[in-house]
Amino acid sequence: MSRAPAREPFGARLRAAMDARGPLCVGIDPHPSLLASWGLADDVGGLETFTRTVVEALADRVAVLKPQSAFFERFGSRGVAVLERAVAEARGAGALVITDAKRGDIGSTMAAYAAAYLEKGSPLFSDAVTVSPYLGLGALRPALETARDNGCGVFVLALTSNPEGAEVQHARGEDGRAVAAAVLEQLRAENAGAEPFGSFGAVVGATLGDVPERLGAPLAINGPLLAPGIGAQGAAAEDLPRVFGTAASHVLPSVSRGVLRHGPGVEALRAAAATQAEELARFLS
Ligand SMILES: O=c1ccn([C@@H]2O[C@H](COP(=O)(O)O)[C@@H](O)[C@H]2O)c(=O)[nH]1
Repeated sequence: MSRAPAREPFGARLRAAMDARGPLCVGIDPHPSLLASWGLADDVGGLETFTRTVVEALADRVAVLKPQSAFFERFGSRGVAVLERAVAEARGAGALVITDAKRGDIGSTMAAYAAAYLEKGSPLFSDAVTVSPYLGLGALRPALETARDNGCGVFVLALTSNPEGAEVQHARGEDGRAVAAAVLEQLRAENAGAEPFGSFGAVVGATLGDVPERLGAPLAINGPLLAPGIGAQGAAAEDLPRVFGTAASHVLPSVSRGVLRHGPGVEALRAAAATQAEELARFLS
């Protein structure tokens, strides 16, 4: 017997947040170089101050915050505790939180990752998590099911923003389809019939130019397309129409260093995020 989701699905909550606050996800990536430029020590105290400042500045105004787990994990359990507080505080202030952890494993272990990020009551409970499909799409099933049961979302790596991703993601299987096209097709099936769109998204880099079109990997999956790569990785708002075409209205652009470098002032962070959101919305409408 399938269980009813406990609350509104993630896809519906994300659509409402993007409509109300604009299509912008700001990444919380406390790089050592950013801690230094903010005048903070490269230790747990610096991490905590950096993270609190970003949450205070932006959680009540941007649609989504996306903490990058790696930068918290690097400080061990005390860093993860900072991440736990940030996720809870950002959600409490009204932002949706996608924890960027890129987890992926055999199904039975995937179930434990799903419990960590997508099960209510877990210390890292987030609105959505990023996952890697390279142990097979079927191995992600526990994450999709836990997400559905808890009104959460999952973002699957499809066409990543870094140039190295191509050797795996553009490879063709026996049926001639690119690996990325197979990932997108599976997500399309998971999101079929969902309104306003589904809770299962793809990660598609804003840096890709016409790659999706050339690969024959249609981006219309009736779900959100998380698009990192704007700013520090070289993509700009005006590149989005070329990459996403008619799927533009489903794009959630993600910017980390491009906003964070304006800190440590709260007002400067807010101004940078507002400018980005305005610019991105212009190219996505
Ligand atoms: O394809 C991908 C998937 C994830 N990321 C992550 O997004 C941010 C990008 O940071 P910027 O400072 O805006 O470049 C980072 O956490 C990556 O791990 C990505 O860049 N590309």
